[in-house]
Amino acid sequence: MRTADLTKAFRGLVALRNHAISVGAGEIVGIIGPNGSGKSTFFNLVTGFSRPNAGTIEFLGQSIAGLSTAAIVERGIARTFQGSRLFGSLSVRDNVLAAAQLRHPIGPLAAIVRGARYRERLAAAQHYADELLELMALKPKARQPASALPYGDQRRLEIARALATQPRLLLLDEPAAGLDSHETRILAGLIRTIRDRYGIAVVVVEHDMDLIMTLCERIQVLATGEVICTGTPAEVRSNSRVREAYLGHA
Ligand SMILES: Nc1ncnc2c1ncn2[C@@H]1O[C@H](COP(=O)(O)OP(=O)(O)OP(=O)(O)O)[C@@H](O)[C@H]1O
Repeated sequence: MRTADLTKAFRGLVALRNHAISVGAGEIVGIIGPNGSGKSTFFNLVTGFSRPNAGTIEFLGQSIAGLSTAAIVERGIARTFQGSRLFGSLSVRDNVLAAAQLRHPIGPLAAIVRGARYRERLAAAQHYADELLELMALKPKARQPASALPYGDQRRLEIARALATQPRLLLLDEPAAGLDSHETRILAGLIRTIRDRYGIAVVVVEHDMDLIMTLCERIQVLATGEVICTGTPAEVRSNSRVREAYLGHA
């Protein structure tokens, strides 16, 4: 995924200005920045929740700027949100199966006829859902309603739902918010496993610096809508503009 000159303004307020980043296959990249620096705006632009005023977004060599959210999922980009978007009354497993439908819908006719192709696709979706639940340590809770899960489990279920769409790029919006340090360490391991097993590129927006610094190979820092630094964790740590943005002095 690659952005260039990406700009988004809301009634005169420039939330993101001339943004540029390039994320390669299988890379884990972090995006950090103080509140209101444009991190969610960036995710919203890449995933089709809002349209840029200017600039380009390319994914797998094609422009995706301005496409619908559904078209972007179809191209292979999935995201999680800061707040929960689970179907509380559906079972854990059905939450994952419902998400799988977003990318590979089984048409209404196929569902009525229930031919060999329908059964094959359903079996494959169920197999993959079970694999994801196993990976996220949710298999024993597969039949419980999602609303019955403890908070940490719900956050992992949201990642499983995003993975069910079989993305090539996964965007995680504050995945560690509300988790304790033990749960955060487990989460970091899971994100690495996801990358290693499926070769998915991951972009993480997060306020938890420990997670970002230990997990990400590259980090981009935003402040008031502008990129102030992109580099390795060590480069970001020692960058004077980053210190200024966070601490108010260099
Ligand atoms: N839909 C919107 N309408 C008007 N202003 C918006 C909208 N979305 C974002 N903004 C403004 O754009 C700026 C960047 O917001 P954004 O949510 O991208 O920041 P952020 O870095 O994700 O912040 P946080 O860490 O608090 O989630 C802020 O000033 C915000 O108030």
